[in-house]
Amino acid sequence: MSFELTPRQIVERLDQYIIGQKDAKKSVAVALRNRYRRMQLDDHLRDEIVPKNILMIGPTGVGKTEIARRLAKLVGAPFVKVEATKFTEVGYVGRDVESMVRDLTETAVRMVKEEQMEAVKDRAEEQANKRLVKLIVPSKKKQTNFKNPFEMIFNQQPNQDTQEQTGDDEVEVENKRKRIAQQLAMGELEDHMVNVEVEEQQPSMFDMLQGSGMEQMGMNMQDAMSQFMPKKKKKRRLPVSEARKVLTQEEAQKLIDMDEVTQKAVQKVEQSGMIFIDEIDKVAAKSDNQANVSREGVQRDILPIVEGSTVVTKHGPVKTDHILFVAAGAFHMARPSDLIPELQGRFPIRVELEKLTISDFKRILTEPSNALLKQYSALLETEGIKVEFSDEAVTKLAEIAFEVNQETDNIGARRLHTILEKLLEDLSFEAPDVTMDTIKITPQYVDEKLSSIVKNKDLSRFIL
Ligand SMILES: Nc1ncnc2c1ncn2[C@@H]1O[C@H](COP(=O)(O)OP(=O)(O)OP(=O)(O)O)[C@@H](O)[C@H]1O
Repeated sequence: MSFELTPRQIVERLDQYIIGQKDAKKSVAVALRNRYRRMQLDDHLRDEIVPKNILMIGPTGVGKTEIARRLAKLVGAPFVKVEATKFTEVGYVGRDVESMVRDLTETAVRMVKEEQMEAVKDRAEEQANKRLVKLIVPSKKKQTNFKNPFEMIFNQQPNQDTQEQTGDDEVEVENKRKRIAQQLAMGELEDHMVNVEVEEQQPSMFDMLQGSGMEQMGMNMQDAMSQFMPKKKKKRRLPVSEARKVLTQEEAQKLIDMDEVTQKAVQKVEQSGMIFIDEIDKVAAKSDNQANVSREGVQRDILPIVEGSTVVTKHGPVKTDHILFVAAGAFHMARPSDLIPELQGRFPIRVELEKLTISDFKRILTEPSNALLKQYSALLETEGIKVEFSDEAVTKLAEIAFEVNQETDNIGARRLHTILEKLLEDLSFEAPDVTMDTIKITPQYVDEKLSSIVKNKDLSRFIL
């Protein structure tokens, strides 16, 4: 796996998505490499080495989450983000902090399941096609006397006058099925409608109770209830192309071993899981008043998870000892030294992220593989419109984003999203009716769409 990437290679990969923030990229790259180094050791020493967690310090919207999320994606590690402040809310019960580990496990299960479903996809599709054939040509007992195969496709209702299946009938059905199988394989029946039974997705008790501080209870109840609740099935009439997807999904589900999935997922969480705790600065404060006592309480609750403990999840116990934690905050009011000492000790790697400049904004708009301008251009291209941004126009957009950040709230690169949305609002609306094939976005165009809003502070506070 890409675990073997060297720190330099990791930084290079991150460079494809995140502009600047060299130090932060370096730190996460080293933390990741250390995991790989640890894996090379013998069991005894391996268990002794705990991951060195990272504290990212920097204003909002400068790429803290993005760096961590990309890193996780790079190596296929399960990742979740939580806001530390969530745990100070009214109704908060101590146990809630463990939900971050449960969520991470849930994410890992989904990842492993998707991987395995992908691995059996071809076999599952084969099975699905076999089922489709049977749906189109049911066995004689259920079948009307059709004159031709197409009549059969449209009329699948069981007939009262069914006859007992004889040897001859069997041969006939088999022959029809063979023909249909060939037609299916050649993609000739994609639009024909078939009736399929699909399992209905119902929100579980667990889902309903999530976020209300009762996860643990919900979890136990769901497990208990699921043993008694029959799975609801619903008949749906779908074209073959859609029915195949539903059936393939069902068949893939049958082919994978969920016990193995869970086991692998738990292992993944324990060995490579990453938890991003945002707004950690908001729970850092000296305990001199009531509110601060509650904040310190949150730190005390988080501590055992970061230090290494076992959390009970729906998928079994999960050890948190080697999960990598990245905590982040602006630290405008509090300082990292305002965190409780034990927690400070668990986040020995500190990195400061830089404020973004106009030229960073310009690069963010254009350079990353998923750069915003590329995204918008691609979207409009689906309507047959090619949008070209002149270099001066991009500079202008970056300047406006910077200015609005200064004048109102500084939300970092997120400002670029709101500004672009406003800039292209009319064009997006009119796109289907526009006959031009190329539209040039010039500084004048930018001015025309945005300058009146930028000049009016109250207006920009609402719109940009
Ligand atoms: N340096 C950067 N390079 C490229 N894109 C960036 C950069 N910084 C921010 N962005 C973009 O801005 C958005 C917000 O960034 P991100 O979620 O990383 O913010 P953050 O620093 O974690 O702030 P917060 O703590 O408020 O979550 C993302 O869409 C991200 O892609």
